[in-house]
Amino acid sequence: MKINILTLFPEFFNSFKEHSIIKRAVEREQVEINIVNIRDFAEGKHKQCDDIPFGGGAGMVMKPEPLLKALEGNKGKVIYTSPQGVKLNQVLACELSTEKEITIIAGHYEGIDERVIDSKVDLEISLGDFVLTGGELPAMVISDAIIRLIPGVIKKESYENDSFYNGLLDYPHYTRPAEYEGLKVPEVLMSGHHKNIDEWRLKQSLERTLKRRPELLKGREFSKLEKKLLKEIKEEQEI
Ligand SMILES: NC(=O)c1ccc(NCc2ccccc2N2CCOCC2)nc1
Repeated sequence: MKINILTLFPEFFNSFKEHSIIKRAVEREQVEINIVNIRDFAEGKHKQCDDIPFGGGAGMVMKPEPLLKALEGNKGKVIYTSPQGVKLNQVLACELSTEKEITIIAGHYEGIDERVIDSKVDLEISLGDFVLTGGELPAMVISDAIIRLIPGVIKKESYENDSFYNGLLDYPHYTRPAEYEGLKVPEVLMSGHHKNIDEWRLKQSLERTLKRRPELLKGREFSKLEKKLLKEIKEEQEI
């Protein structure tokens, strides 16, 4: 997969490509990350990329010409990160991880000229209902969520139990020491009894999801085992 990120602050992405799973995916050529400086496509001596808004009001708007020039040629699926977008979630990240090429426009100032969105943007994505100084962090988060799902980037087993992968929140994790300042690790995890361990983990995921994010369970199909565990959870809560 090729991911192009259009930004006014290319250096912002240096460390993103230099760490852990993303770095390894780039080295393995599972993904090519191409950071594009929008200013390279601006005309004139000052290479102006923003200008005052028609209609007045505070702030500046990113000019259409540099962006449209940077978007010339097939750039795959064009994404714009903004508070007006559809919420990012694991299903959307999964869908996007099958694209051959993705171009993400990281907006700045009050946003970009609407004509760029109308003519070139395929999908506007928001991280959630909050305001950030620029679209760079959302571009990084969206890229990270997608890259880790590209087949081969991480072992299948490790994301199969990811939060949201099975539509549930993750179960609790423990590691050595077995006891720390009087705090113990649940016995079942030391039993070596993998069927019991898997069942305990699934029950923990169901319990946490029911307690913290009950809306995630709405409309979800439950296996026979999940139904049994949910019944146990509800009975335990009644006592
Ligand atoms: N929720 C999100 O995904 C998210 C994304 C971007 C973002 N900011 C960059 C931005 C991009 C586009 C339009 C406006 C803006 N903003 C500029 C600063 O002023 C507010 C609006 N903020 C939050």
